[in-house]
Amino acid sequence: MDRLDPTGQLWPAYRAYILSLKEKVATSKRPSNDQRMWDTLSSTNNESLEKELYFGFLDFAIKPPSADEFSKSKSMPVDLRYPTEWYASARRAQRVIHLHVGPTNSGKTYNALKRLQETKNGFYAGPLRLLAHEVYSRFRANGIACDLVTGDDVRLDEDADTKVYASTVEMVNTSRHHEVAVIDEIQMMGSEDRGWAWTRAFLGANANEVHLCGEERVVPLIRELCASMGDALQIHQYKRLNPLRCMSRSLRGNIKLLRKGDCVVAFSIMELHALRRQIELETNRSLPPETRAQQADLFNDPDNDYDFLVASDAIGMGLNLSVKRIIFSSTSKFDGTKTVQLTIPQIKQIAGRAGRYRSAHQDKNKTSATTTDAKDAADENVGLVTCIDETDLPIIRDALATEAPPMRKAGIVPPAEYLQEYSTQLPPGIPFEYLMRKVSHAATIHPRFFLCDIRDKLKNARIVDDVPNLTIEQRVNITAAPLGGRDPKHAKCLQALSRVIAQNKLVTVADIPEIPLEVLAQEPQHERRYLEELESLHKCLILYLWLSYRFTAVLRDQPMAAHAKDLTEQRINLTLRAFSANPRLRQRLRKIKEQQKDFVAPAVPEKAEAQATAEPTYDPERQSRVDEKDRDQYEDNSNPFMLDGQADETVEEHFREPASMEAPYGAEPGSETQPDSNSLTSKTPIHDTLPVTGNLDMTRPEDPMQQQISSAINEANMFHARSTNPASGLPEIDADTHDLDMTSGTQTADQEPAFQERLPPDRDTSDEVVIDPAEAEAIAQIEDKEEGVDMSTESESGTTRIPERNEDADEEEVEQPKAASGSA
Ligand SMILES: Nc1ncnc2c1ncn2[C@@H]1O[C@H](COP(=O)(O)OP(=O)(O)OP(=O)(O)O)[C@@H](O)[C@H]1O
Repeated sequence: MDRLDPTGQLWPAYRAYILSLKEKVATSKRPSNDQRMWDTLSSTNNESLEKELYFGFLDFAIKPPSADEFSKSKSMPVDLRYPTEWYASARRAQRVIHLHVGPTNSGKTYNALKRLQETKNGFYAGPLRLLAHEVYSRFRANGIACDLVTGDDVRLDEDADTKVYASTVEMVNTSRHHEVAVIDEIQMMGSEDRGWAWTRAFLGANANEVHLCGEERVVPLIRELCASMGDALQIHQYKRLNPLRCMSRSLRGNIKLLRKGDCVVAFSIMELHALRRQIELETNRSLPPETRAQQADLFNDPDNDYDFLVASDAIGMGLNLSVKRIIFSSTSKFDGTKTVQLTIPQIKQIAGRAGRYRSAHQDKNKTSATTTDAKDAADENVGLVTCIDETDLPIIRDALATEAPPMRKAGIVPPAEYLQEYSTQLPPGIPFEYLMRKVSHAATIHPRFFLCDIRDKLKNARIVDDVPNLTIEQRVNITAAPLGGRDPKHAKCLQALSRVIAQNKLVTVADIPEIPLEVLAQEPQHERRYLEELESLHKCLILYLWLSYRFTAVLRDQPMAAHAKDLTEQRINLTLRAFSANPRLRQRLRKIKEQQKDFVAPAVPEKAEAQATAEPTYDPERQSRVDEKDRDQYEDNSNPFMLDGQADETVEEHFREPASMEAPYGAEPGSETQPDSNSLTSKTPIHDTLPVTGNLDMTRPEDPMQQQISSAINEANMFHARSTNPASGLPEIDADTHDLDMTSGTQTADQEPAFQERLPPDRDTSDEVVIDPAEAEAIAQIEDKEEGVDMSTESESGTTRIPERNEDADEEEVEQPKAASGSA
């Protein structure tokens, strides 16, 4: 502060300015920084008031006041108008863009992947880990060497010449040249949070052929972007392979009307599990604790023992399932701040999972089917769509019959270089959060693009702002780490891991006391507190794994972390089963939903599209006003800023090829990143799909890794206990901060190449299920009243009983001409 105010004169001037703000705003004729500051301060809670005043002072001091200076933007310009120019290699390539468009289940991805399979050189990029995994497994089953690259899981094929990888879209390597690139669900370029990843993959894919698969509404935007990049464009239009129909009736709340092959889609964790349990109770089914990838695969097996699938809405992102009928549990969902109506594209994408032409299981197991055979089968495979409650049916019917408006804008984030450059113009020691906010406010953007939401990044930036000695580049990566939620334990874990990174010291998972591994040593309990502890541990382990792929020199304990994550997922599933064994919970949730119906925000296309019609050009002033009015002062604003994480130039390290000109950080090929694949068993998100079957096996066979973890925990506990004794010779921990001093007895990582720090941010928020506070509150109340859950209601029966076919829910009830076939 002294550095900013060496003469001590700015503070009094700033104080006077703040005190006069109210008056200034009242007399001001046009919106100005005065107004912005006033709005910010008026709505800031005490907690963040100090920070707002501090940031306000930074603005004031960095550019000292002159006449009417507050009415002008004080930001240095950040020119983001030409994202197509950020990817030099792609611009040099002679690209042909193949745009595969059509409704769901029309074979778009199938045909694009066929090209990739032919060339054996390129990548598939999809929205979900599960999809990347599906392609990875399918290719390997077909004898094609393939790597898997997702944010917290990298598996490299033994064949060092592997030229194919399946990844989540955030992990696309734009510096390496390929024959074929396949980018799935391209309409997600319009996603408020993750749109930047699709835009980057599309603009930056360094390939001769780029295959984009998605909805028809992207055509005008892609056409325009291709023209601006000089790429040739070929559009391939598809029709649904089998019909999709909306039924004329819902289940009218009667879960007993479910039939084999049904998939019920829920929109929150508790609803997911309450529904599952209700189905188990009312139809005599129960669930084995399998991983979701196995579950989806098993469900797709025609000879499976599963009858129903209860899934989160993540299945809408292109998951291939053998589902005869999709049943919406609701047509609204909690978006993190409020309950909103599902959009038309969302409803269509979810509904489109019904009546899949051919599932991933069949592909993986190479069940032969000619196109003619398959067409015959398709006639019997009409997809049906309905919902649990009658009130949702008209909404679904209308959505299926409506064309979504064309997409107008693609999401972007400023590349890290912009942050670096901007930071050089500010005095040293300026908080990173302030830097991010300044860059976003200063950005100018082309009308065909919008800045993605950076609330989570700002939150991370704030958490690690006090961690000393982190470079801007390290902060960029850390701010992109998946944290989620507001649990202070996760914030502490992120701080601890960031300190380790800043100190460049090698540590194991058990060395970080903020990763609460101890919970795995406890006997499983069916209590809310225990569940929360498990979920907390799970998030910490995901965080560790995610960071471990970017800071390999320091965080090298991937096998242990992955296995602990696996165990945690099993415990969570067991505990959630107990939680959902409560029919009253579902009833209560339903009531809440009914009450909320009155307050549901109207269905709008993605925010970007709304912006497209409302606001053709970017207005930093307006944007910042919107941002600052939002809740928690910047905590959850739509302040658009996030770094590309040098991503396009730096993913080289995943792969074995030497660094190219465009990957100047070229380190050793990615051997460091290769985890022990045997130990990485569960790579999929927790709450994707939950098949219901007749067997329940809650025990776990003896597990050597579990023993290792227990001994690691014991060791860690011992380590903590002994660390207070300097004479022990073990590394010391600061009693207050838990800072590790690893100088004694541990290997420093100085010699390790830090190349992994340059992996791109990958935050697959798609599979995160947000808990509505109203639901959480209801659940807490019910639990309080009932004090625990009776596990005796669990079905131990090993048999399944298929419910009798019910006339009410029969197929003949299909709504005929009104419901679109999904090919709309
Ligand atoms: N010609 C074909 N022969 C055999 N199987 C096919 C064929 N076309 C598509 N399929 C299978 O049909 C299913 C749906 O195809 P695909 O995933 O390509 O559809 P899509 O249009 O990309 O759907 P979505 O938009 O929902 O992702 C997949 O299981 C795929 O393997």
